[in-house]
Amino acid sequence: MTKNAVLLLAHGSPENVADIPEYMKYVTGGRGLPESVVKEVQHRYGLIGISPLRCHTVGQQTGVQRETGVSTYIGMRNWHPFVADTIEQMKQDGIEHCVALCLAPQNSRTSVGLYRKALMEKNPPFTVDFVESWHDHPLLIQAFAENHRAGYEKARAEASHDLPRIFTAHSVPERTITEGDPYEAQTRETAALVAKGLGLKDAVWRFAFQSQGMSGGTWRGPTVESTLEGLAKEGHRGVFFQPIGFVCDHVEVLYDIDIGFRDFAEKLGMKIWRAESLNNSATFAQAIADIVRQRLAAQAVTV
Ligand SMILES: C=CC1=C(C)c2cc3[nH]c(cc4nc(cc5[nH]c(cc1n2)c(C)c5CCC(=O)O)C(CCC(=O)O)=C4C)c(C)c3C=C
Ligand SMILES: [Fe+2]
Ligand SMILES: [Fe+2]
Repeated sequence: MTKNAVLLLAHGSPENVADIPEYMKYVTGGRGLPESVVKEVQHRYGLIGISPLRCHTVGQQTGVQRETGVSTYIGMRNWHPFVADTIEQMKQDGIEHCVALCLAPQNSRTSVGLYRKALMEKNPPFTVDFVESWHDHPLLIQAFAENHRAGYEKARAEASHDLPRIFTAHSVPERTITEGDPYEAQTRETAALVAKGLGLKDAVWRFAFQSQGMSGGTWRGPTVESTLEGLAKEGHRGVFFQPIGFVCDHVEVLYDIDIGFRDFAEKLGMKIWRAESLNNSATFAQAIADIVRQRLAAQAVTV
């Protein structure tokens, strides 16, 4: 019988501020970034404390292994455990085939494309069934909707009135989209499916790109900032956020939304709330498990 595994590929993040300069070299493929950008990222990590990305990713690995009964590994592009080290471990464990899935449901060449490259350029000594995207999987949509509903109910009670909602995804350079990347269509589709699952009318929600890069160039909008300004002009005094491109908490949730957008909104006279990230959601682990089972069943038929 083939020795199968699941390989969860993820961004990766250091836990400590001191490791940020080295981490940024991995993020930019060795190019590095201006000192001012590195300092700003260090400042943001300092404000959130320890980044929980690795901890949540390990929790998700445990959830997928529990749901599938298949050995599950994690490999990061930009920090430990690096993809190369994980491949070595899988080799030692005698893995013959793996389903590789990125912890980024929507496909962009700036995320999934780079994770795939990090894996394939190491010539793994096992066959790889690579999942390109899973942005519309019903259980992923359900997991987002569950967290949205729970968070919105609390926010609605606190605000004592209905709130408009903003679904967000990480921005990418403008040319990534104009050159044909599927990312924008897929992020918008995830948002629309979650809104549909919640029974929301189109008028009560928006989609915006967050976390435009700090090193210049034109990045895809609409920005969250312009969307907040538009809502403030319409007379809204509160907003409910849900990031649908990230599957756990990290600096771009805990700083960009919880601190950056909170402060920006405050200046417009608005208060913000946010849905909890998927983190250890059981429905989320079941979504990945469902994809893994389908892929392994198809593999068994074709072998
Ligand atoms: C789909 C696109 C991207 C996702 C999803 C994404 C997630 C993600 N990013 C960080 C941390 C950083 N990313 C940085 C730069 C950067 N990010 C993307 C795209 C996505 N990131 C691009 C295209 C770039 C530019 C890279 C380059 O070569 O210049 C940085 C550097 C600072 C900055 O420019 O903002 C950091 C830090 C995390 C933690 C994360 C989710 C897990
Ligand atoms: Fe990024
Ligand atoms: Fe970013």
